[in-house]
Order: sequence, then C-alpha cells, then structure tokens
Amino acid sequence: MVILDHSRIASGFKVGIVVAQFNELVTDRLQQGAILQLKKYGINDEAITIAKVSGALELPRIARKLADSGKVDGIIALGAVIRGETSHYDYVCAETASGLAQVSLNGPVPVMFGVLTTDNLDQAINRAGGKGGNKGADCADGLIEMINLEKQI
Ligand SMILES: Nc1c(NC[C@H](O)[C@H](O)[C@H](O)CO)[nH]c(=O)[nH]c1=O
Ligand SMILES: CC(=O)[C@@H](O)COP(=O)(O)O
Repeated sequence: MVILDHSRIASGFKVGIVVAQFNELVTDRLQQGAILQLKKYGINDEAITIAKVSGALELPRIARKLADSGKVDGIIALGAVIRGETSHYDYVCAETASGLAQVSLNGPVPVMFGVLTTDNLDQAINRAGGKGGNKGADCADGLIEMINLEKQI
C-alpha cells in the first residue's frame, strides 16, 4: 500500500496570489491572512507574486496566465462577492468558481478557491480575520498541502 502524504513542508515554494479589488475592505484582509500564513512556512515576500484584478470575474484569466508563466508552484485566488439586489451575484459566483476550477484542473499548478460568497458585508468580514477565521490563511494551508502532494505523484 502506498500512502501519499500531504505534508506541510514548503522549502523553496513560489506562490502566486491573485486578488480582486472589489470589496477591498475584505480582500485586503484575505490577502494579509494568506501572506502571514505563508510566512509561517518560510515563504517570504520574494517568493510571492501578487496580481490585483478589478473583480472576482477577472480572477480566472490572470490565474491562468500566472499558472502558465512557470513562475509559481501554486496559486491562491482571493475575492469577496457580496449579494446585491439583482441576480448578478449568482452569475459572478458561478462563473468565478467555474473559471478557477478549470484553471486548477486543466493547468500546471493547483489553484485555491479563496473567494468569499456572502449575503452581506458582516459575513464576509467574519471570514476575513473575524470569528469565522481567515479564508486566505486557510487557502495558504491547503496550497502547501497540494504542492507537496503533487510532488509525490
Ligand atoms: N459585485 C461584485 C463584483 N462584481 C464585478 C465583477 O466581478 C466583474 O469585475 C465585472 O462584472 C466586470 O467583469 N465583483 C466582486 O469581486 N465582488 C462583488 O461583490
Ligand atoms: C455581486 C454583485 O455583482 C452585486 O454586488 C451587484 O449588486 P446589484 O445586484 O445590486 O447590482
């Protein structure tokens, strides 16, 4: 029996972070949470490439270009989609999730889905360093595990 271990060793990893600026009150906190968590693994500023996009819908395209660049071992995609009065929320959430999943499944590196999809600002804030934790930090943990796991396959 072979058990592939998703360890959390991160020596020499290069990480890309793609961040939506829409609702930047929230996404800035997600970004900081991801960076602080990566630093716990010894991944410092010089090993992190940050790309800012307008909104969540722009995340997949830049994530794909970064993935294809060969400059990173994995990507964290961060955003905050907060429901408004119309059905626009549904389309933004669905297409962003689908787009990022395609980049992860079809591209050369893993892409972590760090896009909050909430009904209001309070829910988003709570998941960006509040009582709900920090989704950016969670994505950092998961990315290290994914990179390590894929190196064993
Ligand atoms: N309403 C939110 C958006 N909307 C903008 C789209 O993401 C996109 O930038 C626009 O449709 C142009 O293509 N984006 C968020 O990240 N969060 C929102 O709550
Ligand atoms: C998630 C959105 O696109 C949303 O903020 C847009 O708000 P509205 O539906 O009121 O136009």
